Amino acid sequence: MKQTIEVQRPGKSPSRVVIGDVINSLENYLPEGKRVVVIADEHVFHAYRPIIGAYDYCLIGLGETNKTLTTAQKLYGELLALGADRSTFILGFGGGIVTDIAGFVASTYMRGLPFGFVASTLLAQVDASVGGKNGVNFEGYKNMVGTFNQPDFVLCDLSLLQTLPEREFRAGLAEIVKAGLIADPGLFELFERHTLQEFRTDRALLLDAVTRAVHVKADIVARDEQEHGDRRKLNLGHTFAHAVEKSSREFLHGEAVAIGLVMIAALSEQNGMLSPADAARIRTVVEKMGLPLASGIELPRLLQALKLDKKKESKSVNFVLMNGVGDCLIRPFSFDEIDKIVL
Ligand SMILES: O=C(O)C(=O)C[C@@H](O)[C@H](O)[C@H](O)COP(=O)(O)O
Repeated sequence: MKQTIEVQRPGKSPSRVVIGDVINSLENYLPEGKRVVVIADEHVFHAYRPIIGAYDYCLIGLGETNKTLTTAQKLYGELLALGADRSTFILGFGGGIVTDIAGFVASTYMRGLPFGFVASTLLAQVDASVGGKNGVNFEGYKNMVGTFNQPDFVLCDLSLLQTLPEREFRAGLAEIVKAGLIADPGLFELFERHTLQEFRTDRALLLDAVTRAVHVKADIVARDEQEHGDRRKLNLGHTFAHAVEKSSREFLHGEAVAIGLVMIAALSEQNGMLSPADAARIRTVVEKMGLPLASGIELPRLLQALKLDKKKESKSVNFVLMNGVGDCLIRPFSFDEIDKIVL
């Protein structure tokens, strides 16, 4: 069973996101007659050695600290040593860190090679691998150097999630909750009706949630691939999340997003937009999915980091606020207003 969602790309055929039983037909998605080089991390390589080992491959270290220009430079060197050229196809196989960096390296090596992804974590399947934001962190700031360039395909096989540690699974759920809050109230309500355990074990429920989250993202990216307007909404919760990640290495990206959603819900409530009842629903869902509600980092430190977010424009930062579940809007906050935030 599988579903294909097409994400439109200006001037190119659509990027295809295939969700379901798909890993065994990987070969069918790779371009015929082209050399394939896989980029993966050490952990994924050991877990999927029989698949990855059939191709040339380059490995990176584990974790966000490896999503750097230094790692990209190492990969350029390895591609060069393998004799990779513009006829080579790059396959990023892994979670969001791998797909972000593989997409970036594929987009910049020799000014761009074709590429696709096998997304092996929930967070990569519902968010990171979809939509063409590729990049690396710089000086601790998230995704400061990168490209917009969508993969030819993203394969999201839910069976790959069976071995995903529960903490990472929960982190992936945070991005699905976010998608519901942006544009699909019914998706958000799934989290009110079901337990974490049900998401973990009920394949049909998970398939529904993943597919709906990808639809939310695909619709927005099709309208605004390069983030001039509506795409900013996909950053709901991320302005605070990136500040949390800049200030502490304690949290996974999805955990930081959960904290960011709770903080932005509080700010939206303070601004008279989100009702106290809806803000409470959001906190309840975050807690119910076993995600953190707060970082414990002092607010002034977060606000300082946030003012350097790449979403800043001169002396203001675009925040995504919520009017209600499934309804959000973009509003710039001046640095003066940011300094006055009390949550
Ligand atoms: O695809 C987007 O657009 C998003 O903002 C999705 C985010 O969930 C994702 O974490 C993205 O990588 C963050 O992008 P950034 O431009 O804020 O670094």
